[in-house]
Amino acid sequence: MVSNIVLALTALAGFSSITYAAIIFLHILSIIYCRIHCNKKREPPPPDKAPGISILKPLVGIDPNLADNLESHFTVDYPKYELLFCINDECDPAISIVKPLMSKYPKVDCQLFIGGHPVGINPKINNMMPAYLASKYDFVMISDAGIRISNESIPDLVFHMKDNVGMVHQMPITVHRKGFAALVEMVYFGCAQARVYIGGNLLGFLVPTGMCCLLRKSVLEDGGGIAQFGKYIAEDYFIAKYMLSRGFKVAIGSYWSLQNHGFYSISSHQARMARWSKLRQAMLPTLYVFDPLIECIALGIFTAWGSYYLYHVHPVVFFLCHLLVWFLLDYIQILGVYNDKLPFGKFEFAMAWMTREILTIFTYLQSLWSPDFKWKTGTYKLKWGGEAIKVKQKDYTVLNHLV
Ligand SMILES: CCCCCCCC/C=C\CCCCCCCC(=O)N[C@@H](CO[C@@H]1OC[C@@H](O)[C@H](O)[C@H]1O)[C@H](O)/C=C/CCCCCCCCCCCCC
Ligand SMILES: O=c1ccn([C@@H]2O[C@H](COP(=O)(O)OP(=O)(O)O)[C@@H](O)[C@H]2O)c(=O)[nH]1
Repeated sequence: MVSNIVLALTALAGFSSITYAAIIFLHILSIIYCRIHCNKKREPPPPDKAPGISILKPLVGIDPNLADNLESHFTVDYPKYELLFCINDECDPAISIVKPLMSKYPKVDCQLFIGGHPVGINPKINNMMPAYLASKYDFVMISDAGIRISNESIPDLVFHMKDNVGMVHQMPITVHRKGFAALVEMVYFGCAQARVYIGGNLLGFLVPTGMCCLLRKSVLEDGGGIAQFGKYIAEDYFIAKYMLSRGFKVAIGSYWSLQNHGFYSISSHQARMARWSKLRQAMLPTLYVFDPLIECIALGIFTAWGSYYLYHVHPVVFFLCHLLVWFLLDYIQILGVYNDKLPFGKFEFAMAWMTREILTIFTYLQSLWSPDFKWKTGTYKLKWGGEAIKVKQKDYTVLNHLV
């Protein structure tokens, strides 16, 4: 009995060392790869060679940056595209932002689809359905409401869409906005997310996001179009899996997509992270273990114990050295992501970094706490494997109160 416990503890301590080595490797790999391959600006192809792009823009409600974010899609430097706005409900205030922009830019090939088409639980898919069906090009791009498109984005997506590729996705980061909450978001996307996103994709893991991605419609159509993903909330992950199952590759772009939400706070960031964590755990249950272990504090405590158990290293000394190394690696990582142009100083970074690391503990607990989660006007629950059930739906008129 005692020897079994000793054996189990030794195995657990060994597991902590292996996990630690793997994650530090991932960290260093993503830093190097980011420096070598990312932030590469590509010119748009000449008009006669540019493939047409149908940009789907699913919208719900408005925020103070929505008009700017949408306008960037009207002025983006790409020779051949159509802009398809999608709004689920006729009383959504986003209509009052889209229509004036359509009048301001009459030369842009643009349509507004109101009403959606319910093909499943995922409200983003339902919202995009009419526009997806009407899209005229084989390259369909999804650009979420919070994305401010840059001139580099579409040429980068097109560059990576080789003949054997079915989906190209860009890692999302956030643009510089005022306030501490914005800094915390910037630190999350530029450090913790970048580590797994860049490193994971490089090692061949499927880590996509549907916030800004380019899809090959002809391949989607073979399996029933985007409607087939309506039963999941994490449609991005299942689209990527589908592309692989059809023999097409999923590629990561070498430029970023820029999130520029107008409403942001620590608590909304926290709720979003917990929602994503729930999605990941339902799709890939091993992430119940690895979601916390990929983070600095949980991994540090676990490995401090493991190295004390196996090698008698003082756990406090180990933990403090670990904090310092992780902090420095994260700083180098975010410098690479933002091309050495950080809009904040080292002290601000340290404060935001520490806050974000502490928040991860609460994010994880929050993701375990309740099986339901809210997303815009709906409340959902997930089944094992990632299929979703809708628990509650608020009336769309609530969106008017967000104005
Ligand atoms: C021994 C080492 C093991 C390492 C294990 C790594 C564990 C990974 C832990 C965390 C992963 C963080 C991933 C960051 C990016 C994902 C962000 C995310 O969760 N997005 C989900 C939600 O997106 C929105 O959902 C609604 C949708 O409508 C919107 O359009 C979306 O933007 C998204 O659905 C999930 C995507 C896939 C996540 C897969 C994670 C797999 C991680 C495996 C990484 C393995 C690295 C291996 C290193 C050795
Ligand atoms: O009920 C919904 C919820 C979301 N969306 C759209 O889905 C995209 C992603 O939504 P959000 O930014 O809330 O997702 P997150 O990135 O936080 O997961 C955005 O374009 C939303 O407008 C939608 O069309 N209907």
